[in-house]
Amino acid sequence: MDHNPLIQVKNVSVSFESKHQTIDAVKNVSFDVYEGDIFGIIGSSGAGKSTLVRTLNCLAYPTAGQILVNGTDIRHLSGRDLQAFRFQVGMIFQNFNLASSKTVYENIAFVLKAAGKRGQVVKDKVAELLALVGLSDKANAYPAELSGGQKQRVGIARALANDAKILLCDEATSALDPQTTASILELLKQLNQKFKLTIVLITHEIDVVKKICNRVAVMSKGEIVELNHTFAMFASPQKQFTQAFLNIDESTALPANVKKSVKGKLVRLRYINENATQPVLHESAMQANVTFNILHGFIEYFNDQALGNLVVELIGENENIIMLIASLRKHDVIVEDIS
Ligand SMILES: Nc1ncnc2c1ncn2[C@@H]1O[C@H](COP(=O)(O)OP(=O)(O)OP(=O)(O)O)[C@@H](O)[C@H]1O
Repeated sequence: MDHNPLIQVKNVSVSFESKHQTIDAVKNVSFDVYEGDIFGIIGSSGAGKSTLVRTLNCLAYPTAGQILVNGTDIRHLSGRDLQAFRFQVGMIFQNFNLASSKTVYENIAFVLKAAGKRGQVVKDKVAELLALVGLSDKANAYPAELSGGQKQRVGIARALANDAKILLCDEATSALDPQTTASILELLKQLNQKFKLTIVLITHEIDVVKKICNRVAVMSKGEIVELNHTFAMFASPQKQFTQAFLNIDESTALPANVKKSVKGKLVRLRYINENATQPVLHESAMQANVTFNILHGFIEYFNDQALGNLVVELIGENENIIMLIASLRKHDVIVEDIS
C-alpha cells in the first residue's frame, strides 16, 4: 500500500474486571484500515467484535495498545477534540438506537444541533440526508411507524449527519430480513463509493462479508485468527478455523452415498477470475490423459471477481493425476485432496 492507513490498531487488548474474574475480550489485536475500505470483522458471538469496534470511537478504551486515526492517538483526545472526533466517526447498531419519542426529522436534527448547527442549516442538511437514504417522505414519521430497513436508513443518516468520514456498523443488518439486508448493504456500498466513506463492519453473517467487504478479519476468542482481502480469504483461507467458520467445507460437501461410490481421487478445485470456467480443467485433463467427473460445482461472485468451486473425481494413472494437478496449479487453480 502506498498510502497511510486511516485507522491503525496496534496491539490492542481490552479486559473487563469483574468481582471474580478478568475477561480478556480483545487480546493483542493489530490491523490497519485504509481510506475507502469496507473492512469486515467476522466472528461468532462473544468473539470480542463489539468491544473492539467500540474502541474505534472511544466508546471503550483499550487496556493496552494504541489506536491511531489519521495519525492521532485517540486515547489522548478530550473535551472539544473528542467531540469533534466522534462526529467524524458515525456508528449504527443492530437495534437502530433511535429515540422513539422523536420524529425521523428530530432524530437527525438532534445530532446536528449537538454539533452547534442551527436554523436553516439544520433543515437543509436533514432534507439532504433523508434524500440520500431514500426517506424524503418520512421526515414526520415516528420510528414505530417505520420498517426495520427504514429505521436503519434513519440510523445511517444520523450517523453521517456531521459529515462522518468513518462509519462503524455493529451487526447493522442482523435484525433485518435478507431482502432488506441486501438493500441496506447496497446503500452502504453507494455511500462508500460516492463519499469514499470508510466502513468498519462487524457481523456474524458470512454473506454480508461476501457482499460488500473488500477486506476481512476473522475473530475468535478475542484474537484475529486471519486477515486478508475478502476474495483471497474465501479462495484460500490459511487457517483451519477460517475454513470451518466460513463453511468452505460444507459448501462443497458431498452426500455420504456419493462419496462412498467414488473410485478415483477426490479433489476440490477453486478457480480464480479468468480461470473461473471449466476449459482449464478440460484441457489439462486431456493433456494428462485423465478423465474426470464433476460431482459438485458453483461459481461465486465477489464484486467483479469470480471464484469457481468444483469437487471432481479424477480417474487415471497415479502419475498422470499428479501431472494434471501440477498443471492445474500452474494455472492458479487451488487444488485440495479431499478423498
Ligand atoms: N462491559 C463488559 N463487562 C464485562 N464483560 C464484557 C463487557 N462487554 C463485553 N464483555 C465480555 O467480553 C466478551 C466479548 O464480548 P463482545 O460483545 O465484544 O463480543 P461479540 O463478538 O461482539 O459478541 P456478540 O455478537 O454476542 O455481541 C464476552 O465474553 C462478553 O461477555
